[in-house]
Amino acid sequence: MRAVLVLYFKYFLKWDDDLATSIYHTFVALCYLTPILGAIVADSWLGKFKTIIYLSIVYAVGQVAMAVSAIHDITDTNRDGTPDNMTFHVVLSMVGLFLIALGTGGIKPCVAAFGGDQFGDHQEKQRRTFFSVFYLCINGGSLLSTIITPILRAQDCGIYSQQKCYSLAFGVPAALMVVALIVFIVGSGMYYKAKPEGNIMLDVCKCIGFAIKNRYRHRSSKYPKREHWMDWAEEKYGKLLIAQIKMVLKVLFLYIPLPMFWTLFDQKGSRWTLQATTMDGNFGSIVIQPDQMQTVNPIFILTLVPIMDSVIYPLIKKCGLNFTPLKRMTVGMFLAAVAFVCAGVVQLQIDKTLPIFPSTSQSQLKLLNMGNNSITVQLTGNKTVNLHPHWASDDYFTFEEEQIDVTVGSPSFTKRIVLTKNERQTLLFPSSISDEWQLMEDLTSKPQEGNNAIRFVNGMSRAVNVSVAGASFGQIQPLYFSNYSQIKNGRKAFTLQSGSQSCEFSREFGFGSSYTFLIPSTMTFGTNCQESISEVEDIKPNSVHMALQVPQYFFITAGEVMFSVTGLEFSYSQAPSNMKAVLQAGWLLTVAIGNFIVLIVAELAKIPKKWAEYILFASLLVAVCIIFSIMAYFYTYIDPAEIEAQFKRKEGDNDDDEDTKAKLRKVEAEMARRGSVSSDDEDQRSKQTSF
Ligand SMILES: C[C@H](N)C(=O)N1CCC[C@H]1C(=O)O
Repeated sequence: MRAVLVLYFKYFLKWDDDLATSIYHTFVALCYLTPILGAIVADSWLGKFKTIIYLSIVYAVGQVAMAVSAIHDITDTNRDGTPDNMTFHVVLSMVGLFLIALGTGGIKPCVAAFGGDQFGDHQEKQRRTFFSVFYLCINGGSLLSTIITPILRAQDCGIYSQQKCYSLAFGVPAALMVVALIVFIVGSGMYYKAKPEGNIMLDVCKCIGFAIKNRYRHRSSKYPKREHWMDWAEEKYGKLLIAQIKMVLKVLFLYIPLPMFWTLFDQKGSRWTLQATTMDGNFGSIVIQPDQMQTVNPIFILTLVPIMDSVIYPLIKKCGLNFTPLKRMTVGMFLAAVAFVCAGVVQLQIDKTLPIFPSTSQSQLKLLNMGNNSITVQLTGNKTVNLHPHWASDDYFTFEEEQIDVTVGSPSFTKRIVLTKNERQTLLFPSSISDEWQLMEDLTSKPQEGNNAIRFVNGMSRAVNVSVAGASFGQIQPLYFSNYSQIKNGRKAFTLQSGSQSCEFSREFGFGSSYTFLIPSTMTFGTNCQESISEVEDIKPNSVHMALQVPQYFFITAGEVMFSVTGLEFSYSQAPSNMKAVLQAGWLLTVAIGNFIVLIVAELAKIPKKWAEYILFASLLVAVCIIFSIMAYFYTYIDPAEIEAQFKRKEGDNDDDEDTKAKLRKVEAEMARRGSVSSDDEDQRSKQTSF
C-alpha cells in the first residue's frame, strides 16, 4: 500500500510534493510508534492473540476506508472525472491511515512476540529461524506489493468516468488482510497463548517511580548503598517484578545508540533514490526507474536471510568463533557504514559527469543561430564563435560580468546583453540579425526524477503546435520558444502541426538530459521531419550506470539482516515473559526515532558536496558502532525464564499460602509444557554470557 501512497496524495488528493512526502513520512513513523500502545494492550490486558485479532480488524477497516476514499465517483456530482468534495476524500483517507497505523501497532510487535512464544527455551535454534522467516515474510510481502499495487493502480476504473484505480490498489490489500485474519483465527487451537498478567505497565511505572522516590528519600550517606537503584523499590514491590524491570531497562539502555542505524537505513528511500535520478537505468531489455532501485533491498533480504542462516553463521561457528547476537548487530552497523562509503564513492563518479553550473557570482550563456546563414559572434573578453546555420555553441560560456557586449556579422551589429547571476541562458539569433534577439532561461540543475527536460524553438515564420504522448508544448509562436516539458526515458514520437499540415520525428531518451530542438525555417511539413530538426544538448544524459548502486544496497541489506533480524530475536529472548511484546515495541521504537532523525537531518545536513555527506554519515555510524560495542561488552546475557522460575520457586518456599503455591505449580506446568525445564542449549548462548 505504501508503494502508491505518495502518488495517491499527489495525483488524487492533488497535494504538492512537500505535503505528500511529509504526510508519508509521518505515517511511516507513526506505524513504528504505535507498537508501544499495541504491546501495552497485549502484555497487560488482552494478550497477544486477541490484540492481533482486534487490531487486525482495525487495520482492515482502515484499509477499506482508504479504498472508499479513493472512489472519485462518490463526490463527482457533475461527472467530470474529478471529485467535487475533496474534503470528504482527504478526511476519509486520513482516518483510514490513522486506523492502519493503529492496527500496525497492534500487529507488528505482537506477531513477532507471539511467534516467539510458540517455542520452548530448548528450541532456541528454531526460534531464531522463526524470526528470520518472519523477516523474510515482511520483505516478501513488501516486494510483491511494490510490483502488484502499481499495476492495480494503473488500471482504469469508475462508474461515471474511468480514472486511475487507487481504490483497487487499496482494496486488494484490504481483502487480503481479511483473508489473513481468517487464516490466523482458524489456526487458533494450534497456538500457545501466554496469559496477560494484569496491568503490568502500570505496575512497572509505579515501581520505577517508587524506587526513584525512595532513593531520593534515603539520599543521606548514613543509609547503606544498594546494588542497583531499582533495589530501592524492595520495600513495596516483589523481587520478581524488580528483577523483570531490571532486565527491560538493561536492554532499553543498550538500544539508545540504535536509531542511528535506521537513520542511515531510511535514507535509501530518499538520498539514494535521488542519487539514482542522476544515473542511467538502462539495463538492456529492461529499464529501471530511480525509485524502483529500492526493490533491490527486499530482493537481497530474500536471498541473504537463508544464506546467513544456513551458510555464514554455521561457518563462523565451525571456525570456533562465538558470534553472539550483540556482535552480529555491531557487524551489521559496520556494514551499513560501508554501504554509505560505497554511496560516497559512487557519488564521486557521478559528480565527475555532472555539468558545471554557474556559481552565485557567475552566469552562463549559450548561443543558438536560428538563421539559415553562418554567423560569427564576438563576446566580451575577445571570445569569438562561428555558428553554422541552425547550430549552437558547443558549451556554455561563463561570465563574471553582469552585462556583456555581443557583436555579430559584418557589417557588425552589437547589442548589450544583461545576464542573470547563478543562471544559464541561451541567446537566440534570428535569420535577420537586426530583428529582436530572444534570451531563454535554461536549467541549472538536472531534471527531477531522472526525467528529460525538452523544449522547442520555432525558427519558422508561422506558429507550430508540438505534442508528444504525455506532454504538450502548446502553440509556439514564430521565432519564439516553448517552456520545458518533462518526459520519461525511452523512444518518444513528437508531432509537429501547423494549420492542416503535420509531420513527425522520434528520438530515444536516456535519463536526466535536457535538449532544445530547433524547428528551422527551411523545414517542410510532410510525414517525416526527422532530418530537418536540429538538436542542442543542454545537459548530457546520465552516464554512470545504476548498477553501481548494487554494492551499497548489498552492504546495507547484509547489515540489516545481521542487525535487524538479530535485534528482533534478541529483544524477544532478553525480555521477561510478561513484557515480550513491550520489548518488541521498544525495538520498533528505535526505527521510529531513526525516521524522525532523518526528517531533522534532511533539514540540517546541507553539505554542498553530497559525497562528503555520505562519508560523514558513515563516520557517525562507525562512532556509534564503537560506543555500542563497548556497551555490548558489558552486557550480560540472561535467561529470563530461568530467572523468573528461580524467583517463583523462592517465593513458593517462603510462602505457605496455598494460592501462591497453586500459582507456582501453574507456572512450572506451563514451563514444562514449553520445554523450558530441560535446556539442551546447543549453541553459544549459555545462561549468562557476555558480549
Ligand atoms: C523494510 C525493511 N527491510 C524492514 O523489513 N524493516 C525496516 C524496519 C524494521 C523492518 C520492519 O519490520 O518493517
